[in-house]
Amino acid sequence: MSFYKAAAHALDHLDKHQGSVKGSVAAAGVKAASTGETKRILALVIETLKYKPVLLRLLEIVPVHSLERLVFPRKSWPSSASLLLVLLHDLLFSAKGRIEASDKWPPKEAVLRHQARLRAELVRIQIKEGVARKHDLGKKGDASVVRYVRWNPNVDYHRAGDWSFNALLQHLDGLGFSKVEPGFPIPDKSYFVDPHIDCLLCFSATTNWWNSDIWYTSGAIILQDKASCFPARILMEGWKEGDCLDATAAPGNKTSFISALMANRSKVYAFERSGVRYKTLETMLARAECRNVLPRRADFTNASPESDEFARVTHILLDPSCSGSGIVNRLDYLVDQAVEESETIGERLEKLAAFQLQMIVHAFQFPAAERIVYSTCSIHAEEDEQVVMAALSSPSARERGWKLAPRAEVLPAWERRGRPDEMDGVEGQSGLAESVIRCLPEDHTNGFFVACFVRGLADAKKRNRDEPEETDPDAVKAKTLAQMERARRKKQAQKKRRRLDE
Ligand SMILES: C[S@@+](CC[C@H](N)C(=O)[O-])C[C@H]1O[C@@H](n2cnc3c(N)ncnc32)[C@H](O)[C@@H]1O
Repeated sequence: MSFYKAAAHALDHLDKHQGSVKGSVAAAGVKAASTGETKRILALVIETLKYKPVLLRLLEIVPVHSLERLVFPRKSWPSSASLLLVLLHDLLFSAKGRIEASDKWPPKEAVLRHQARLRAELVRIQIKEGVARKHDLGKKGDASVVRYVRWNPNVDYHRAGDWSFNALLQHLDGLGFSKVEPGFPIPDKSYFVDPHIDCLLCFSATTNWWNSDIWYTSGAIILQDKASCFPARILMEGWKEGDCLDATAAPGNKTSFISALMANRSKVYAFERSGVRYKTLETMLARAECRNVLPRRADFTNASPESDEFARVTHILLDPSCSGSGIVNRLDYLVDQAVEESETIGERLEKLAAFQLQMIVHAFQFPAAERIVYSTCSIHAEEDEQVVMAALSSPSARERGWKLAPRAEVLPAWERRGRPDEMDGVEGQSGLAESVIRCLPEDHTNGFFVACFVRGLADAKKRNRDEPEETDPDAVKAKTLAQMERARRKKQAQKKRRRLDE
């Protein structure tokens, strides 16, 4: 399949709202000859989407599809409309300004027959729009989308040369960047130090200075969304000693931040179930020089809490698989409408929530654990507040004394907290929503949720007299599903009571 036809297929796919821009090439079933070819096709798709409105306007004035009906039939595969768009993009907006195919290829011949008129009409549109350069006719990205760069101190501790935070700021100075006060929009060639995570820098989405930069290729900086830094920061608050366990680690962004916050001391057990993702985790940990991390390709729910090797695990991170509904795709603005939610979303959330709860309840069993952070990149209460409430009402939480950490220990300066309608009032408790945090795209982050469970040392010691816990995974799953159902019914009853009271 030709390069242009492959890109047209991906565009057709997106037109039917079947996925993300990045996933469109694979999802459309396009088989590229190499990774480089896939990247080239994706770049053309992205660029064509950027200029799609002006290209469609141009085609209304110069209707190449009607004038060349034999070459661009109404019914074709890929569609003539998409093929025309990618060809016009390359002719009018690509750096080379030409269609890269044989001069004898009929679609190219057909477009070139109209090129003089197309170019003249494009200049007219440009004049009408009052823009100096034709490239200013492209869609602009969402100004609220920004890029975060996290400084990785692990490299500074171990490598020759100066890889300190100050050295990074000097490097940026050398690249012509200015440090400004936190605020949005961020001017071009500027950045600020994030007010909540002090090793995080924030740039406008228009820059990608790190591509091929030694600070990036050597692991001294890591691209990580701000919200995704919160779980490690909250987990390690006040940490002095003890081991840590990351239950769901790949690709390893949070693990590497935990390792950095521990200054590469003690141990971090990093679990990852998937073989492919485990390889990514290993690569990431090596690049980020995380020497205190022990990666393990295994299912966390099969890890025995009573095992001697976990006897010093005081801190646990749970960032399990979730619906990902909070993730803001930086390319989303190029697609006209959001992907419609599938009809089975409710069922999917239910399954995910049961799995998430199972992971928390398993983590509750670790005898020395004092602090457990649970996070998702989901905006659905079913995976967030509702899972936390079900976990709090589980027998393990009650027996072992797990409760939510107060706001003062959970990034208190972050204003957006949990949803009170999902947490408060349950079992007469109030203010619980203040303990957890939420992030939304308007906060210039991905949609995200973080909760922190804590218990005192006295509770941890209580383990010796606890009754034996259920360890069979199927039995635990059945139990957690039943807990969720009980919590859901309780909440429904409360809502009903409240409605009757009103
Ligand atoms: C949301 S991702 C974790 C992202 C990671 N914390 C980071 O910040 O880079 C969830 C990961 O958990 C893994 N996973 C899911 N269930 C697991 C289990 N029971 N045990 C270990 N890993 C699991 C998935 O394969 C996936 O890689």
